[in-house]
Amino acid sequence: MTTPIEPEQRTSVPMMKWLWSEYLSHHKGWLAVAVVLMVTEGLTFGSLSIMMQPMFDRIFVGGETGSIWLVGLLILAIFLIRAVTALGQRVIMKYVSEKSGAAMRSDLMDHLIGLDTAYHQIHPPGQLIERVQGDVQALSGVWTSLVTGVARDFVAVIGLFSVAMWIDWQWMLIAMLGIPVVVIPSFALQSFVRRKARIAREVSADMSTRLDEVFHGISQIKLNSLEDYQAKRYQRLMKRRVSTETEASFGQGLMSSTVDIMAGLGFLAVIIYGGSEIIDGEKTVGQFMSFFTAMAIAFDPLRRLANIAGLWQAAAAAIDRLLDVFDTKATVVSPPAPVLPPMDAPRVQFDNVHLNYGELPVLNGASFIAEAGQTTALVGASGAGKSTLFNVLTRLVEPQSGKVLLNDTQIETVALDALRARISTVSQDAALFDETLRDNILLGRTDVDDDQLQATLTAAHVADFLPNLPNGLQSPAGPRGSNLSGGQRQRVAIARALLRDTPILLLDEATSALDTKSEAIVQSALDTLAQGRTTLVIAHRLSTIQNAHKIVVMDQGRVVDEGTHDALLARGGLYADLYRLQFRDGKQVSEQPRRPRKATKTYKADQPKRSFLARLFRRPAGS
Ligand SMILES: Nc1ncnc2c1ncn2[C@@H]1O[C@H](COP(=O)(O)OP(=O)(O)OP(=O)(O)O)[C@@H](O)[C@H]1O
Repeated sequence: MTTPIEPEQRTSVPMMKWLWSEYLSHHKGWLAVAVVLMVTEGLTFGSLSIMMQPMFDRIFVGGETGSIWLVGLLILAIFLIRAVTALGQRVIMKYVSEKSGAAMRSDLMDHLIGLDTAYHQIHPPGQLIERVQGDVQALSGVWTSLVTGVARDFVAVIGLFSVAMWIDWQWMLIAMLGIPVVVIPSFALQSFVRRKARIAREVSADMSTRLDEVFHGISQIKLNSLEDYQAKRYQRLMKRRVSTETEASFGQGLMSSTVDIMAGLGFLAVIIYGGSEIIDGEKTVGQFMSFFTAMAIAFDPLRRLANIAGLWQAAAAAIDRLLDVFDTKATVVSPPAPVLPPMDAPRVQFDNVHLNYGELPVLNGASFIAEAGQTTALVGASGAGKSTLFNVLTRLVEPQSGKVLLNDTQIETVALDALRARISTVSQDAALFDETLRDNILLGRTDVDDDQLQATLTAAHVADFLPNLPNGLQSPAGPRGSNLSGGQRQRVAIARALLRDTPILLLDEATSALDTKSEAIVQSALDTLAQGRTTLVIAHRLSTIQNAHKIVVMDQGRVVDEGTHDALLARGGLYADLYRLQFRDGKQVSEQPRRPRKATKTYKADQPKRSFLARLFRRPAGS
């Protein structure tokens, strides 16, 4: 796991150290080989310019035919060395870049998965995907150029300048007159480039979020004719990306362009000064050509070196964003010395639980007991806090105060994975993965034999629909289980829960999106599943919970009544009102299908408070 750096300390040196110690130092050996190859390649630049002198003075001007082969073969040898060293270092750098990128992605993935649910509710999937994929890509692409630049180009420039100095140090000084033209703007441009690179990374993240939303909500987009609207939203982001990327590239390009201006000024000065020395016979043509070649070759690596500051700023922008993620710590964690949770179906007790989402109070002192091995139903208006109670019990969210106990064990004293291993949840939106049905049910388990699997499929009524699938259990479920119907997905979720065989079972409107026939099948599977477990059920259709051992009635985050169906009806409170609205003369009068659950709920501060019944039977907008 990587060590983060505080935002105020994220200057270049600590960031480079972080990159080195966390990801690159593991590849020291390969990097050393690559650097040797780069240095060798860098030295060939200087050697080539040195060869210009004998080529001109001995062969072209001096007419020494005997030197033709020697000089020619030496130049060939230099090019061969370049070919081998360039290829070797390129492959090594690619390997190290991919390996370190993979390590970084894996760390990010581990870290992100461990962060609180609240973090994931604030940061949409597209943004997080862009961090794991895009930011790491941007970074690993840049740092290889940095290493190559520093090792090969730096050595090349030093070698070439040494050759130039050796020929004539005065020419060299004159050629360097334009250096301030490079150095001064380079400093000024750095923060500009970093700012633009960071914005570009943010825009890329927004683009991924938009795509994620569009492709996940494709049916809704089509049904509501939102194609143009969504396309325009995406186009606006692309427009922004084009402008920020262009600006960042302008900043980077400007740094290397200044090298050309410096080169032009340098050559002008050397020709004016050195030209007359050659005409006067003080220097040979070979010396001038050697000097000229050294300087001409040097400007290319020099231009790349001038670009390094810009490249680093782009890398720093990506590192900064990655460190933001690594800096975030999970708050819902296992205790340092966890105790074991009860093995058998426990009594579950909520004791005066208070929870706010931001400013919004959601649970206001909720207290009740779900007896061991019995079924307890939670009913109440939409938004009363029923699902939040499930999230508190599974520690997806932490209450501000109050206790949740399994028998006498407080859930915070239990290790997170041990707690969650005691609980199975079946909800309206069964999360299926893009794998076969078999894999979706087994979820990586290898200890389930064929008989056990078959019995589970039968009990969960999965066996009923298997013959209709082209490859039975081996049929792909499709992305998010899209190849299956809602009822089939729920039966898969029940099969999973049966296999998990946990003492606590949470059913969150598990049958609410189903037609009457599917509901009857799923309900029968759920009844089998609930046997011998402490079961908590959230249901809007009161017909499904009349046989519960206890019904807990919730309103505005607190328990307002509890008892059996008959006792609650006899008391004539909220439950009785609800029941009368759904049933008349023992017959169901309103079959109110529940809207699909939203992935993330957002609180609207200006939402007026509505009465219990009005909220329960609210109409969809526009109806
Ligand atoms: N992640 C969240 N961020 C902010 N508010 C939230 C979040 N999750 C839930 N809420 C709010 O908390 C309140 C209770 O939500 P909860 O899902 O527990 O209600 P519920 O009784 O299960 O409702 P329903 O029957 O509609 O599922 C609602 O007002 C909801 O908008």
